[in-house]
Amino acid sequence: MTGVDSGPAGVDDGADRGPDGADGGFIELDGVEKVFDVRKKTGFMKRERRQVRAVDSISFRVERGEMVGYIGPNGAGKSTTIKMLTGILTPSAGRLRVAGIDPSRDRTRLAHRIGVVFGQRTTLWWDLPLVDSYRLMHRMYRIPDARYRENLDRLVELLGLDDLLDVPVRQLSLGQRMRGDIAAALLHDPEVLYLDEPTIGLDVVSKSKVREFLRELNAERGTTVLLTTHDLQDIEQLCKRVMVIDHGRLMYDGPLAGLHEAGESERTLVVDLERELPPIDAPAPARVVRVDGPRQWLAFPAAESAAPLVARIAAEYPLVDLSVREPDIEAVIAKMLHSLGDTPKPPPEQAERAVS
Ligand SMILES: Nc1ncnc2c1ncn2[C@@H]1O[C@H](COP(=O)(O)OP(=O)(O)OP(=O)(O)O)[C@@H](O)[C@H]1O
Repeated sequence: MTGVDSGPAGVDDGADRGPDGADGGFIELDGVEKVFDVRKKTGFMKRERRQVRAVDSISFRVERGEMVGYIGPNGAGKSTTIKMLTGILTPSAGRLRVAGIDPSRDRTRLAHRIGVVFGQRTTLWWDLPLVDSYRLMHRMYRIPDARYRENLDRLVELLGLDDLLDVPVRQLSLGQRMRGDIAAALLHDPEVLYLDEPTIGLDVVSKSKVREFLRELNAERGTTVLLTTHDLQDIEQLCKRVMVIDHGRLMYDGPLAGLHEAGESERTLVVDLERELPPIDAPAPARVVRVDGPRQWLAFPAAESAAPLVARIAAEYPLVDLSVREPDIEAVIAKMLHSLGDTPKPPPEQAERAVS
């Protein structure tokens, strides 16, 4: 692949490359809103019109080369934001720019500069061998031949796709298909990659392959990544910065450690001892929360390292095995929102008027 600075896929798309990343951000949102009009049948011949405020006055900037987690509970407005960033949806209000381009006005021009991966859907042709999807993208994006071959070779190697190129997409496992989708999103050298649940349903090995690849992509090519996920380890291993959205509003923007602190979240150290013993005498704030035979569960602050606790237990107890369990992302967010005094609200909809 070529460097991001040389532009995507050698296509002179005429995009405004001037100000992005300079005084403004590479991705910029100012007071962006998205309101959906929804009609609901409420009786015979009676319909009610409602407004759903999916995104509510969101402002943020992402600089070129950043990897940012964009997380929140179900229905928070994450996918709606991503769809506005790709130009699929038009904001109801506010200003939005990606690489200086207004996505909904210049969707085609933007398409040459962004890549999108939806974990739950594929952009590949289901019945065709994997490589045929790539050939179609080669034409669609008008990628020069030499660059296409160079990019394909590199992605095939990095993502371990060599033996899969001639396999019809429908025969690929979920992890193989995901790697195939990521390659498809990157063939045209996009400067920004939107990832919506890229590790959903993958086994541990596939998850770590995908994460490793994304880390390398970001480090080597400076690709800007906006990542939506329900897996806290995706964020932990990939993103220095995380944004939390809830009911369409931005509730937190900062490092993951800060999110843990705000939510006072805890990790769990699961310890197997040689035999059944009384609860381990752990230094506060760590404490035993469960004992079952020789196995004990200790909760400790997620923002702290497990190392001192492990060292102490290893020195004082007959330790056989141990593992650390990460807090559930929903639990972290729920605690953080609670600590901000954000009590659960009804769905973001308001009855506007009834129509017959
Ligand atoms: N096309 C649409 N028409 C009407 N309402 C919509 C539409 N798309 C999304 N919504 C509503 O907007 C809100 C935000 O949805 P969105 O899909 O952006 O959430 P999300 O954070 O991506 O959720 P999830 O984690 O479940 O994917 C929800 O209340 C949803 O029902």
